[in-house]
This record gives sequence, C-alpha cells and structure tokens, in this order.
Amino acid sequence: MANNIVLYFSRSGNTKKAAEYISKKLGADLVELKTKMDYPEDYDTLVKVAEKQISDDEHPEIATSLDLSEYDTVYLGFPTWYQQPPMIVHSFFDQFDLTGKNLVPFVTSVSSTIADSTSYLKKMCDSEVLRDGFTANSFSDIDDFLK
Ligand SMILES: Cc1cc2nc3c(=O)[nH]c(=O)nc-3n(C[C@H](O)[C@H](O)[C@H](O)COP(=O)(O)O)c2cc1C
Repeated sequence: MANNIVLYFSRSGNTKKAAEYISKKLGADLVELKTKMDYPEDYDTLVKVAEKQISDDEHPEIATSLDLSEYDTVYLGFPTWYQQPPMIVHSFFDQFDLTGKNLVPFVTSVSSTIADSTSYLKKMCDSEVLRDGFTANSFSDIDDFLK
C-alpha cells in the first residue's frame, strides 16, 4: 500500500488547515516544515522579508528533522508568495532527495493558482518526481483533486 506524507509550510494557518484536511482524507502522516529563522508576525514586515529572500536567492534553513525514506508519495503544501513558492521550498529540495518518489504540490493563495508555482517547481525538482498538483483554497478544491 502507498505510504503518504503531507508536509506543509504555513504562516497564517490556511495551508495548515488544508494540509490537515488532506492528511485526514488520505490517512497520511502530517508534518509541518519550519524554518530556523522566525518570520515576522506583522504582515507588512513579512512581505518585505519574503521579497528580500527572493531577491537574495536566500534558502532559509529548515528546522524540522525528517526522514522520508518510508514514503512513496510526498504531498507538499505552501502558500503562494509573489506568484511562487516561498524560499523554504528551495531549501526543501536542497536538503531532500526524492528520487523514486512522487511529489504532489498544493498551494493556498488569495488568487494565484498551482500553475504559478509549478513553473518554479519544474526548475527546482526532477521531472520524474513532480506530479500534477492542485490549488487547495477550499475543502471542495481538495475533494475535487483527491476524488
Ligand atoms: C509575502 C506574501 C506574498 C503573497 N503573495 C501572493 C500572491 O502572489 N498571490 C496570491 O494569490 N496570494 C499571495 N499571498 C497570500 C497568501 O498566499 C495566502 O494568504 C495564503 O493562503 C497564506 O497561507 P498560510 O496561511 O498557510 O500562510 C501572499 C501572502 C504573503 C504573506
């Protein structure tokens, strides 16, 4: 039987909520990806920090310890920041070798879709690994994808 894990990065809770729902539906393990650095709570400061990380190509260190060896499929969820994945997603691919696994990305956003992030993911991640992903802004979005 396929062994699934749902990994997520979330600042204000939307991706967390989606990830919890997905893991429950799939009976998958659920793990939050955290950075060693603290992102600011204040929205205006957060957007500045996020923008600077992109312009500096900064890959913030991941604080979460993780062994993915037992999993066949990794669902990776994150908010859309500036029409792309947050820089922790680069750090994730720096650190973890997903050879032989399936990577299914999902995003939350105000209006951006998975397509915006997919173009970036294609550059970060082996095409053999990357599967179709989905926008997870509502439980019905998630139900539609997982049905
Ligand atoms: C720095 C920053 C940049 C964002 N950029 C976008 C964007 O380009 N497109 C969009 O639709 N939403 C954007 N948003 C909104 C978030 O993607 C959205 O609120 C998301 O669901 C937050 O997820 P979280 O609650 O798991 O942190 C941005 C939010 C932040 C903080």
